[in-house]
Amino acid sequence: MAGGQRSYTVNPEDYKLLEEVGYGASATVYRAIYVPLNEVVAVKCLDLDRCNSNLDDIRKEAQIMSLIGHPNLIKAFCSFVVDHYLWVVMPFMAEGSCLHLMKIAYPDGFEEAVIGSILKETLKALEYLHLHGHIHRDVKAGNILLDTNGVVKLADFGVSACMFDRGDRQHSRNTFTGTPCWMAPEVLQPGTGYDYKADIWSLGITALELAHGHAPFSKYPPMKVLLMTINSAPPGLDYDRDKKFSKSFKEMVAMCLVKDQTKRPTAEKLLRHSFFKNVKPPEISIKKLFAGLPPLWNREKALQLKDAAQLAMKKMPSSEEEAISQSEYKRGVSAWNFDLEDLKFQASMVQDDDEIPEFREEDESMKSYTNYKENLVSAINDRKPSLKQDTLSSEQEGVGEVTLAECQRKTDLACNKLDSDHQEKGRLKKNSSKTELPPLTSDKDAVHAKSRSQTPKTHRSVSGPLMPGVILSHSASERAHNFERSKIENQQVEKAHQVRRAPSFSGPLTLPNRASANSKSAPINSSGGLKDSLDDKSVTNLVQIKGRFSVTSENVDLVKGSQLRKAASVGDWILDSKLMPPGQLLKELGHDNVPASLLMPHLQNLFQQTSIQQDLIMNLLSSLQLSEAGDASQHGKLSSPQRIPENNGSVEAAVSERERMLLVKVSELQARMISLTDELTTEKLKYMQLQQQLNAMSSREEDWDRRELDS
Ligand SMILES: Nc1ncnc2c1ncn2[C@@H]1O[C@H](COP(=O)(O)OP(=O)(O)OP(=O)(O)O)[C@@H](O)[C@H]1O
Repeated sequence: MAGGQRSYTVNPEDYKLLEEVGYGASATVYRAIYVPLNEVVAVKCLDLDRCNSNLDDIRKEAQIMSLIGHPNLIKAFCSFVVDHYLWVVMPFMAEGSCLHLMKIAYPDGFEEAVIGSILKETLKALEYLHLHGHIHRDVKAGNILLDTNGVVKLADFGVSACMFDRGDRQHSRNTFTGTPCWMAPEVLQPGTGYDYKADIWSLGITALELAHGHAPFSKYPPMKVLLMTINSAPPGLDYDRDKKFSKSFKEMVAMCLVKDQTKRPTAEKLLRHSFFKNVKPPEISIKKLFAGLPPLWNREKALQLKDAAQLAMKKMPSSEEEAISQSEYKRGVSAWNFDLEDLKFQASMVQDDDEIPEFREEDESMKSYTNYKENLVSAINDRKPSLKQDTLSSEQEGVGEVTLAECQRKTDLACNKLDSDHQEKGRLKKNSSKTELPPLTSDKDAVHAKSRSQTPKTHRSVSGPLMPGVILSHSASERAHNFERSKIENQQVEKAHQVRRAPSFSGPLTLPNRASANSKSAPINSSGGLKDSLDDKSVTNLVQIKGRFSVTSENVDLVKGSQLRKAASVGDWILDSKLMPPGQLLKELGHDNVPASLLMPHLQNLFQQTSIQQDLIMNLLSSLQLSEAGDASQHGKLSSPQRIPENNGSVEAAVSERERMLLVKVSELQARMISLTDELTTEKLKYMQLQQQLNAMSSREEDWDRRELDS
């Protein structure tokens, strides 16, 4: 593929991967040299095995990126597959993402003039995308990249969608995708459909993120974010708390964060808002942000180490907090059959207060990190000879050096502290089974074990920045030449990878079945690659990942067998076998003519909808029980011992009669639910057939668009 005037080869040997400069849910990004032109580029290595999208989505991302022709959008020069990685070659943005920058140097966010410039450039990108029929669907500070000269570019089309994909040109979609904190209410409600206005909501959230250093609700776990986004008033800039910001900025944010998508302005209209009128050019307002900062790759290393330390220092929850969050999660989990233990653990890690200003704990750790970062930066700048022995150095010219001994020591200290806390409190041990242990325990143990057993040495070994045995296997000689790193670095990188497996409370949904990361989207916690989830039980269950959600074999079994079973968290609601739907559902779903790739997303949808219906039944049941109890006490049936004889005997008899009636009602509702599910399945199958036809039309259109763009 050609990129602009220059052409880039699709031969991996032509790209010399240098330092890691970022990572996301399914990709690691490297600074690299394109050897034939001796040009610095960025190579995004997307792990196809871990990828949070199906191949079609990935192909689409690469395709869209290569067709992009806007100065505020990252364009892909070319892309090709190396082993099970997709390499996407793109311009290197030397200052990384806005989120990266906030984490390293602006933990409380940027000043208004800077935010104005960033948002204006981002809006221009959105305006272009929307005009060309695309929804970005993942607008957030982590996807807004900055170059040293102040250029702003929107990146990551991992979840972007062509609004014409369905061919209906209604500009409305019905799939779940995105990142919870940034997701519009309509996106979070399956079935309501959403359009390009979802990006405007995300832009509003991004504005708050840039203003405060974190997105609203980001201290909460994903399910809570979801519920709060749907049920609470939209977040915004507070007229008292955010005094430093202008009225027009506050108004602009409020316009983006209107729950009714039809009332949100278009990108084009928003660009005409008074807030953007006096915004300075980015080369004036943004460029100055980078003064005195170390190179991006050193910042990235520092952030990974900070994540490791932060993870190790996480406070253990009190038993009461754990109990509260457990019940909170029972509610949330019931709708999607998530891993209760995992979500419960996440919930137990947060202070569940109702205040919107988040991050009290995080602010502290961010402050201590800021001090730590300052030490680190000054150590890097000073390049003290005495530290050289413990210094990471790169083979690459111009690569800075990071002192790791200090970081190692801090991580050790943190682990020791955690150990003593852990012994003292002994709160997490609820289950003896290893798989049921809270993730932090295992992560901590792993980090701890490593920090104990591995002492930094200057000894070098031939290894690369990528995951072992992955792209490195491409060429041993190149590996030796390009990827040589010190053993210490490997240990640290390995440690950082450990950190990526930690749960994340915001950013993309960190559910056990999806490869999600983005701690950098979620300043409250350490990175969350969820590698662990995929490494263990979820991998075996994983059937397909679609957008930001995934289908597991467990889910499929549920649907196939129509064993509409609640997650363990809400009790064992298994249908009586006589209420099972006729074999029709199974037959339809297993129809030979329907390709699995088409079936899976719909099964997923079906499963979600079924689960929601189950929840409705649960709610109905609870309210029935409440009203029964109310009736009973009103009429004194159960509360007064004297009345018991009137009921022909005991309280138990009355209760069991009520139970029986309730169960009958539940059965009726379940039967209704099953027939609705059947109807839904039939509709879905029709829809799939239509979709196939429309996909064919859409690819013709894409070809046409490409030709148009080329010409
Ligand atoms: N062209 C680039 N130049 C410099 N840094 C980059 C570039 N592209 C990405 N990065 C860095 O790498 C990080 C991860 O990249 P990216 O967001 O594309 O990965 P992802 O796996 O698609 O992420 P997500 O979790 O958002 O889906 C970014 O947040 C940014 O800090």
